[in-house]
Amino acid sequence: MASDEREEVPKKLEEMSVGFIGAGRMAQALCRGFINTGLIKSSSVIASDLDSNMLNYIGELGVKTTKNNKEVVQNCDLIVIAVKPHIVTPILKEVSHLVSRRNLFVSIAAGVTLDTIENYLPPKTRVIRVMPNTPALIQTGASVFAPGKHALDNDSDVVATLLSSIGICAETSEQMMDAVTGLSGSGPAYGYMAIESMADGGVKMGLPRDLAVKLAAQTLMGAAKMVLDTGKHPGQLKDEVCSPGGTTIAAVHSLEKSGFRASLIAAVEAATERSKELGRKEEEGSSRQQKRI
Ligand SMILES: NC(=O)C1=CN([C@@H]2O[C@H](COP(=O)(O)OP(=O)(O)OC[C@H]3O[C@@H](n4cnc5c(N)ncnc54)[C@H](O)[C@@H]3O)[C@@H](O)[C@H]2O)C=CC1
Ligand SMILES: O=C(O)[C@@H]1CCC=N1
Repeated sequence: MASDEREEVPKKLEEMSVGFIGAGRMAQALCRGFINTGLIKSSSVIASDLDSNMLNYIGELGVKTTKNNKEVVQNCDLIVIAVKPHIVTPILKEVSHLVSRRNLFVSIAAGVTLDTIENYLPPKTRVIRVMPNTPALIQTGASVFAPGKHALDNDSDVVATLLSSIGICAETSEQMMDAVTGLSGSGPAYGYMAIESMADGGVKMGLPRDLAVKLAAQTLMGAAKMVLDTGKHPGQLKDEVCSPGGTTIAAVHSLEKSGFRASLIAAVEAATERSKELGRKEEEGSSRQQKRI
């Protein structure tokens, strides 16, 4: 342990101070989500970033802001690493000597493995890898987490409580995390593209743009809620919309001819492969680091 072994590991979420290193889009979504649910008080949060604009945005939530990442580690129990994947290891190198048993690290970086993170931190550091998504901002997130070797059961409970407050949350083994990234981490973008394209279709057929966007968004939200609330297979729900000889089956045929399903499967595959690639890059750096130690 780099510093005080005697320091107590905090047990209750409400007693914990929470830090964000990197105060960009995903940190803002999580931070706003956590504060809105009341699980975290803004006065218990510190966020660091190099960019003053980002600090101003997150500061609007009433959290303390700083340009000094070390301040976050020194003052927070739970630290969310929310920088781009290639910045994760430089940050860990920068703060590692300040890490104590008090700190729980939660990384949301795509691809970056628990091994890589643990290698840059003092032995036995508690780490949890999380893949959230931006709808966390409106408490409709989908998050998955995988605990590291030294994470305590209590750490998983704390993270599960936080993530469940901003949407659905599941624990999984780390090997699933790249596929999770390809599906739900990146997935909101596919949904936005679908909404935009359906709205374009409506506009092409004569609808005003604002009505077309609203109808497309509400329709996808309704379809998503039907899947979650009824528990029915999506194929069955699709069949229930298709009247024999009707409009929907004509559209379904058109979608199949243009490879709609294959496109989405390939999209999830491409994002998963990219997540793996990002992880490998950081892992190579981490093995070089280990050889030097
Ligand atoms: N945007 C998304 O939908 C999701 C993003 N993620 C992950 O979250 C992480 C952050 O992504 P975004 O929020 O989208 O990126 P972002 O670019 O909006 O935020 C990253 C922030 O880190 C700051 N930063 C850069 N170098 C820094 C340093 N040395 N010290 C402190 N701050 C520094 C940047 O100024 C920026 O504000 C990434 O690793 C990404 O893989 C995970 C799930 C979803
Ligand atoms: O595009 C990215 O790399 C990040 C990870 C998941 C969503 N956004």
